[in-house]
Amino acid sequence: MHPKALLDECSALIEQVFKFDHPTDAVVARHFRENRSLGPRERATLSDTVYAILRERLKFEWLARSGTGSKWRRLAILGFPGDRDFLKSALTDAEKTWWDHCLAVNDADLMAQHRHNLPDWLASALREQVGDEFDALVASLNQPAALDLRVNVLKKKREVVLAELRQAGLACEATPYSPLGIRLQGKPSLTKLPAFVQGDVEVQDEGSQLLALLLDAKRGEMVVDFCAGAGGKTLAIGAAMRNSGRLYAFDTSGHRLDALKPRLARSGLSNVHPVAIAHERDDRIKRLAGKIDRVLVDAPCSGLGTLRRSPDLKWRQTPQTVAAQAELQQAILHSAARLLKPDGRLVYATCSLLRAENEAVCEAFALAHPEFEEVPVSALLDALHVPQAAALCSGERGRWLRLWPHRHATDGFFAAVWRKKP
Ligand SMILES: C[S@@+](CC[C@H](N)C(=O)[O-])C[C@H]1O[C@@H](n2cnc3c(N)ncnc32)[C@H](O)[C@@H]1O
Repeated sequence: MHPKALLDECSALIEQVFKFDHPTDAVVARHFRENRSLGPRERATLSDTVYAILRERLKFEWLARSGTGSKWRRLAILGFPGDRDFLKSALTDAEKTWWDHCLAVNDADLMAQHRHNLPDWLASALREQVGDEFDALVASLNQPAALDLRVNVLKKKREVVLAELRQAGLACEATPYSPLGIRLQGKPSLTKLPAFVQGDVEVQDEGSQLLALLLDAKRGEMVVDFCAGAGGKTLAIGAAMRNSGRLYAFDTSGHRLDALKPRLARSGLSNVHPVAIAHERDDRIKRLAGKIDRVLVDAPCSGLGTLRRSPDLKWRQTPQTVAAQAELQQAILHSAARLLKPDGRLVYATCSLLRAENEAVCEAFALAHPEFEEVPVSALLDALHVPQAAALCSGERGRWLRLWPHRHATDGFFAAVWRKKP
């Protein structure tokens, strides 16, 4: 495609994305569906431009105040990846001069908000939690996430898969914390990789693997994954149960549960029962009350721990959406708790960085549910042979799992664990 046409295409897509009425990945995917003639390199340029602008939105909007032409075009120029001469051939002389001026701006001279590129409410909430580590956290949120795999213990051992992947020419290493994880270098395509096609591995962030591990589901048990979605954690739990017992995968989104089906087929699991529920008080849940050994609540949340993958979330979430999520998280946790047998285990998890969706939800749950006692996560991880468990946890005696991208190179995750008193 001619550079001029490609830049126009970028501007049009950015305008769509900046309505923020749908997740960016969905807007980009729709644009590609509606413009089938776009080749792989053009698609990569479009998507890289959009994500670069979402990451550095405040800085780019500030730079774009000068210059001429539409705002979307100016943003597209600032976010455009790759060859500068290629881009320059699409620019007017005035745009070239403006762009040179923008490139000469030194990040160190920018105002704080143009360096961290976060809305004020979020910057304050994060600063309050991580203090001096704020700049390191911001930098890590702007790095692309690594591609992590989880080995399916039903099929293979990690060392065997590592050797096979290396044989296939992939650079990879064991993940530092999850005993089942493999971190790939770069972003190789997996769709034709035998280990992936045969279900020996699944894509799963190392942090997400640790959450599933915390449930510690055993052979023959009755287990519920209350917010299973497309089943990232369901698959890990089903394998931990050695394909025995019964694992219910609940979710209010039938569409997401549908995406679990091909993954289940690859995994070789037959102990998983996907159930689309209407809401957290659905009658099908009531029928299982008091019958379940372990329940994972991987709650719907702001997703602010996944900004490395979805930078649009920092612009789509607000204090109001976070408060609404916290209310829903409470309601789901309350309902899920009814499922447990005496001595059963309840795990609450989110991929949010915010206290309001994590510690605050747990503290409210503990007050309302004296029939549950908290189990410190650090000791559980030690027992599961997770290295450096204490460094993955926060609170007194390592009571909560608290993963941070800048400290642990995972997405941001939180988890708490309770035992139902006998
Ligand atoms: C964090 S995602 C789950 C991710 C999934 N566990 C995984 O590992 O891939 C949260 C899920 O909660 C679901 N959800 C939202 N409201 C719910 C409710 N009231 N009851 C159960 N699930 C709900 C959403 O559809 C979404 O799939």
